[in-house]
Amino acid sequence: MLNLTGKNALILGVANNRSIAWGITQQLHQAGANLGITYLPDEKDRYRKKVQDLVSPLNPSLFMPCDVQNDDQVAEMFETVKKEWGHIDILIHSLAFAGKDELTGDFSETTRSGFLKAMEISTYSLTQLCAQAKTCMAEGGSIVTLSYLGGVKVIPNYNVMGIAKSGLEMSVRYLAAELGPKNIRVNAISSGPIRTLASSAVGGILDMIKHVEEIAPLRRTVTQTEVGNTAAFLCSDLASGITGQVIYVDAGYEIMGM
Ligand SMILES: NC(=O)c1ccc[n+]([C@@H]2O[C@H](COP(=O)([O-])OP(=O)(O)OC[C@H]3O[C@@H](n4cnc5c(N)ncnc54)[C@H](O)[C@@H]3O)[C@@H](O)[C@H]2O)c1
Repeated sequence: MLNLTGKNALILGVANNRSIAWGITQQLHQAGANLGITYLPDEKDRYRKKVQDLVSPLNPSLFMPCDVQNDDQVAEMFETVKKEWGHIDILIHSLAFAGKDELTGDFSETTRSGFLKAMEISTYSLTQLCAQAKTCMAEGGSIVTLSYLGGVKVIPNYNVMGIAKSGLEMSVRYLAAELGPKNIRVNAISSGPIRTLASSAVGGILDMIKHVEEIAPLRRTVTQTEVGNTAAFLCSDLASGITGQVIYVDAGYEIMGM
């Protein structure tokens, strides 16, 4: 049985009740994990209260700001985790960003600053977090990130985010190889398209979802809960032999050629 009782799970990426990270949070909670939730702080303070109101019924033992572009904040978050928990068992990286202008039109028009920002937030942040997490996972652990088919195949308008996801999936393999001897597993879930804040920035997302509903073997796209269930599995001892993998949770869309 899937049991995460007593496991400390640090989750980055909850913005609202549509977030994939929220689906994951609920499933980790249901399996008994002790939760640490972060939110993206900003000048207008758009997320803190919203995320706090959403997650408080699950009684997270930690609730912290974390902008992965801010090294001091990342370091402070891990200091808090070490002080309060001693160690981490699970790290969920469910975050990404690219400017709206970069997610429509011609890929060759991607700006240098747009390219670098997307790569920094969406790709480098996993490596950055793993460098800290490995110091808190003396007993081993499981790290899960979120990818998309656009990192492997060309998807209209996904553009720079496809490059970011391609780099993210390769990062998973390098990190898995490095951290495996410490019994730290690193995997990605490649989710089918789901309507969220981040995906609404991708031009034509609704058409993408409609296309998946017509073509995927299950004739639908997936839910946050289904992605959450797979994340809970990957974080559990049931997945103790799995690392360095990209698991598709996409109603089977990835296997189709036509
Ligand atoms: N929604 C989809 O169709 C889909 C499909 C496959 C993969 N994904 C991936 O799932 C992950 C979660 O996205 P989502 O769709 O749930 O959207 P979302 O908007 O709910 O989540 C994105 C999160 O990224 C966070 N974020 C952005 N910049 C950050 C920064 N500098 N520091 C820390 N956090 C930051 C946001 O606060 C937000 O919580 C992303 O990696 C996304 O690419 C989404």
